[in-house]
Amino acid sequence: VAFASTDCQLITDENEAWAFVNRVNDESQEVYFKSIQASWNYNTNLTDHNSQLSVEAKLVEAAFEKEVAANASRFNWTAFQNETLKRIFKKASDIGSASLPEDRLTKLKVIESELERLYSSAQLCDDDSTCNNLDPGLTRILAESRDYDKLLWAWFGWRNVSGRKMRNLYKEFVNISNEAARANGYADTGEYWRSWYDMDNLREECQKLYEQLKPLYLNLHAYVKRKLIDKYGEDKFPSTGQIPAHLLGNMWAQSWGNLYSDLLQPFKNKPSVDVTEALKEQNYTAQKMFEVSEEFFTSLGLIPMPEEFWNHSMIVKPDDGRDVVCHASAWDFLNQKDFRIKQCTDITMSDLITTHHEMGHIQYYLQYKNLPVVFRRGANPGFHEAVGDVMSLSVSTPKHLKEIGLLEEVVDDEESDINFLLSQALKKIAFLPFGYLIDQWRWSVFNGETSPEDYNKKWWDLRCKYQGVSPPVQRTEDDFDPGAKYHIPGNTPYIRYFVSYVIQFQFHQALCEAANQTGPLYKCDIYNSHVAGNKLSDMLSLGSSKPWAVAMEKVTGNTTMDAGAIIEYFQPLITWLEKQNEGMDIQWDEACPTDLPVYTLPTQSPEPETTDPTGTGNVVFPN
Ligand SMILES: C[C@H](N[C@H](C(=O)O)[C@@H]1CCCN1C(=O)[C@@H](N)CC(=O)O)C(=O)N1CCC[C@H]1C(=O)O
Ligand SMILES: [Zn+2]
Repeated sequence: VAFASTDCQLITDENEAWAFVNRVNDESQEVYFKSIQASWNYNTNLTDHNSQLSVEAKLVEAAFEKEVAANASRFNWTAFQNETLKRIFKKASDIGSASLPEDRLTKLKVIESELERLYSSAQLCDDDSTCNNLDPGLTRILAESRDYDKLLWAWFGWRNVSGRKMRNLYKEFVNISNEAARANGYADTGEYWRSWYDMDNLREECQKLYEQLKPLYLNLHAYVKRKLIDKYGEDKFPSTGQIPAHLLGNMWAQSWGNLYSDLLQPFKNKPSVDVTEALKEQNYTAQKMFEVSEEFFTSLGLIPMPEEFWNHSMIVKPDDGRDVVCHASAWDFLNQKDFRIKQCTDITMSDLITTHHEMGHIQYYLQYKNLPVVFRRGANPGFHEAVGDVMSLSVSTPKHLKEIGLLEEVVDDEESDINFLLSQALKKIAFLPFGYLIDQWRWSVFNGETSPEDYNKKWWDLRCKYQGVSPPVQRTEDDFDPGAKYHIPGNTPYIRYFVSYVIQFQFHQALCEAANQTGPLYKCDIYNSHVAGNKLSDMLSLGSSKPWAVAMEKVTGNTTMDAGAIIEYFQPLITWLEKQNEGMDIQWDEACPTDLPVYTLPTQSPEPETTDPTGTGNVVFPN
């Protein structure tokens, strides 16, 4: 029976609506569990068979969501008195790609599955057939090598075997994704993604935050560029002022912490704050790193990892030849029992931080696991990204690292503080323009401003303008460099990380106050503070049941995103960098360099390099 469109046919009884919601909630747990389990099986064993099962399970999930939305539309829910009930109906009605006809949805899910596999199984092989995946091989080269040509080989090679193969698939993905967005009343996928922030000015707010933090980024960029010029020579740097993208210790130049110990540490004769060596000396395992991370959360009175977590997570790369998605991720199976991390853990400080990041997601899942399924999300996606990083802001302090035995001694003086703040800025400030530009690119692709012929040009325009990073060699539209970054083939929005890098300092500031930490913000460690833990869990347990301003107010007392906390944290470094850069031009051209060399990939990867036994850190080639 087709219902008449007039209101009088719609159900207005809110008790009946609650009964509907409760029934759907129980059913949805089973449907989602099956779909997520199939996705887990594919991510941990990238075979055709598992891809097919995962796509099929997603089709079942979508059919279920479509049916729920259709049934929900029989209620006059926009007129309900109960705010929570109205919010549940609103979320249950906004079903994303599930609104596509089955054949288009199948195509979309197959493309997403292929893109994920292309990225995760890509290997760079040289002619004596030694092959490197991104994890751990190419990641280690970008982190550890100080050889310009070897870095170029890995940087260029990775883009050849990953992004370059995705261009046509991605073009098709954009079209079908936009079809779904339009079917749900959004102009395009970008507008749908931005709707999760319940703001009509998210773009403007993010631009304002970026402008506020730009001076600090420019000063850091200038300091790092000078040090890199000392290392690699002026002639390797374009006259336009950017830094070549392959020299920053990371495949995407999004985090520069790997350059700290030998190239960037301001005051040498001080204990290093990069504990990678200590982790290795102490024979840390992935398991041990996870236990150290969990212990921090439980020291605040937060929820420990359940048995299923330890039994079913994948925390090391399998050595049975299986192709897996190594890019670290956290999983909520939505059955209130199964929560997992999938990570190809390397024994490095960077991966210790990532472990906390992923465990922050798990903590959020645990805190809201009894809410209706539609509320088991972050207050906004940036909140979900911030939880683990807030813990890391305490864990990475020299004081805490000493307390857990990863640092011999803590020298408490001005120079050590600058050393520490510089190492933190290489992760938190260096990231900001990167976190900001990824979705500037994607939103422009979804709304049609950037057509496929301009995919790569637009990408590098943004990289050169915002990040002050340029390609070391010529790029063309045969390349698809966005595809070389996980979140593009993985179809995970990115502005959430930019939001997180700002609000995590607001949370840190508020929790430090709650923990009666009185010193400077960058020295605060909330370890063992149940007061701070309770304040945080009061917010986490809300999930997405309230507008994010309400969640923000629960922790910080304010209701907006604000760069004041991150600026307060880095203030001593800002002063120091401004002095270092006095009288220098710290700006770069908006445009990319145009006189770049054309590079062809040598089949033999450049020679392995050894560090100079004299310990000057200069690299010498074996003779
Ligand atoms: C290493 C981390 N992996 C993501 C994350 O943990 O956010 C993974 C992959 C994409 C989403 N995801 C999840 O786990 C979600 N299921 C969590 C959730 O939404 O519940 C990552 O990509 N990071 C961390 C720093 C910046 C960024 C990067 O490395 O560029
Ligand atoms: Zn995350």
